[in-house]
Amino acid sequence: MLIRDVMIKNPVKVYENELVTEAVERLRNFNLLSFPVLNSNEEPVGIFMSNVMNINGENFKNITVGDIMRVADDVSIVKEFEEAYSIFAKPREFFFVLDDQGRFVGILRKRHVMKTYYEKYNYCEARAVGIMKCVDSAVFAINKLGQIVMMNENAGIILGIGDDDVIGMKIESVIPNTRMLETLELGEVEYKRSFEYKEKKLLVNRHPIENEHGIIGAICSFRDVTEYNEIQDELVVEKHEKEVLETIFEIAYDGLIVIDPEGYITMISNAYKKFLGVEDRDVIGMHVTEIIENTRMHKVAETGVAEIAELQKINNNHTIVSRIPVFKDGVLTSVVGKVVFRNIDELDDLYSKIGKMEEQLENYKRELSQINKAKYTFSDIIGRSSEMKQVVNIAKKAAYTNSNVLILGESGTGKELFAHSIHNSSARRSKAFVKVNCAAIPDELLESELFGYEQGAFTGAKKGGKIGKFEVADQGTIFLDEIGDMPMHMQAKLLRVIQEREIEKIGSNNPKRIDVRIIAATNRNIEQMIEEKKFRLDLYYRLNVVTLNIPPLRERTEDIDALCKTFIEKFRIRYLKRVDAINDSSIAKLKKYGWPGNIRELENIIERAINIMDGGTVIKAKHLPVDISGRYDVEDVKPLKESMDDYERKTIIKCLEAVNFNKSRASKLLGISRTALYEKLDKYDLKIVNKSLQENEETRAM
Ligand SMILES: Nc1ncnc2c1ncn2[C@@H]1O[C@H](COP(=O)(O)OP(=O)(O)OP(=O)(O)O)[C@@H](O)[C@H]1O
Repeated sequence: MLIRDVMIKNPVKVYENELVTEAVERLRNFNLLSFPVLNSNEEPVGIFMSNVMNINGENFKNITVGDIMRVADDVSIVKEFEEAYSIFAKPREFFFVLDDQGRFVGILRKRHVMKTYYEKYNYCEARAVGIMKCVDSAVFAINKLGQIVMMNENAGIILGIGDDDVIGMKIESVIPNTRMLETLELGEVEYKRSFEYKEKKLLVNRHPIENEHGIIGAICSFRDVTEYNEIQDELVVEKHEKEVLETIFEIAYDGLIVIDPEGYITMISNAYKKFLGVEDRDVIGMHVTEIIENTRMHKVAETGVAEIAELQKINNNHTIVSRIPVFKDGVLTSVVGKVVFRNIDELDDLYSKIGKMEEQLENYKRELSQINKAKYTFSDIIGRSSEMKQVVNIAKKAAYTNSNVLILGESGTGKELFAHSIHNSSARRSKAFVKVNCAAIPDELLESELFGYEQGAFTGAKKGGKIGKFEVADQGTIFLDEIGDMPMHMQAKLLRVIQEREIEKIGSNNPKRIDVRIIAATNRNIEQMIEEKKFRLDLYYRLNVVTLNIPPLRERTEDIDALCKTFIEKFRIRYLKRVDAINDSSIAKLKKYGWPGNIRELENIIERAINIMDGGTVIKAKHLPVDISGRYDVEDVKPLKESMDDYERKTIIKCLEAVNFNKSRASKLLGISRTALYEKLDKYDLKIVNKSLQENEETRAM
């Protein structure tokens, strides 16, 4: 505020050479305490105090104003463009105001200026309070000392305090961690700063209050954006969902369309637009009846009842459509239409393709079940001896249960025969019987063989992956032959399968539940292996829920008669020979023999005998190998070389059968190289095809 804004312009004035009596007469009507006194040049020279007017006029005869005025000094002279408050520093009450050229333009009284300032302050305060009341934001102000001097209602509500409680209080005791003290100190303006106050998220502006003397306080305005932030988060989620929905619409193969409750199109998929031959701009906002012939979308919008898989002819194509109303809080908000197949012919094609695939699948399943079928039943097991009868009885009982079975016995005693028979007598007989020879599969392949693998599980893995034997045997039986040859790491995995009843393919993280009965067999001394830590005791306990000990043939020689009969019958038919029996002396010799190869050996001997018989119908001692018949007949005598070859050939065959035709194992056991074994197979005209031996008839008759 400048002096000129508050001065009294053209004040009532007197002149120094004026007679006091005249001046008093002239000023009587002005109720003022003092008047400026000017000289003849209109320059201020003094102050004429009105109290002289009460004094008797007689005393002032011929006295001029100049004689009794208070003489003006420099302190009481001010300029019209000076700040009004500058007079407060001067020890005067009355001031003469001069303009830029030093001309007298008015007077100023200190109390008048003070009153003006006071009125102005009152006005400003009222205005500030008014503004604070009517703004949406919460506002409070602090003074230089950091005390709250003003606070509006909104601030009180957000901060949860009444202004009466906090006016005069230090701001940091009301709002801990506030940056308002920094605002006071640094004078920096801050906009849109986040601030957390009692779990509320505030957006804060801070502003210093300054005058020409510096910072005299600070003001803070803020909003509670907690809800806004939550809404913003929701909006982000909604935006994401909208983008997902739009992507679905873009990539969906089937036609998709959405209408609002009035039937106007709001969304349509690319596939449907292509099918209808229309563009986005042509259809969005159009009524569905104008775009799709025979449509019932608008009807569904009216009825609110879904229509699923109905036939509709669009653009001469038969289509299958579904129309689904969408509700929110019980009110229909839109209808989604889906053209399931663009043309019913496609559906027919698809059905016929699926039909063919199902047929193929059935064929494969049939073939697979033929491959994985148990061939023998208990009626194929010949054995009159009490030992055998006992084992068969136990096996029959085990067949009715789901228990795992461990079959122990020397090579060729009929362990596999028992495994087949148990499966065929069990409730699983119509399901797969899968045989795995643990000794014949290289260690590194055994896991993939048993459990299968996923496509890409390792380099060299077949496209589409591989089903493991356990999965093939699901619902049926798996026969783990030569379990004693299973490596330790596989024993651990097998144990896990038995315990968890689930398998995990190599390269897969999804275990699959399976229901398989395990029958395991070995000709090895499993208990000794456990002692030598070559077989897991825990696995042994899991496998031998039922144990079948098949006695060796030498311990049940009374079975030899019946077995011989069975084998004669079998090979008579196979070789179309008239052989009726084996004579008693031969049987007696057979009973005396040690039978290291057990029944398989006996079977081979009968087969051989039938093959070398010439003329007669009864097998005699001469038809048996020398080590059984115990003597040479003249006709049996052969050149030494031939006999040695014969023996070598037999040894190779026995060995191959014992190791299930695994050539590497056989060559190791025989102590010759693989190449040497191949040469000998060639020499004796032996061929291994599908894990069985094909022999040249002539050579066989040697
Ligand atoms: N009790 C039996 N009655 C009839 N044939 C039998 C009997 N036992 C075994 N055989 C026959 O003997 C041959 C060998 O039997 P099998 O393969 O079951 O023996 P294995 O004990 O499993 O032999 P390996 O331990 O060498 O695998 C088969 O041809 C089988 O038909």
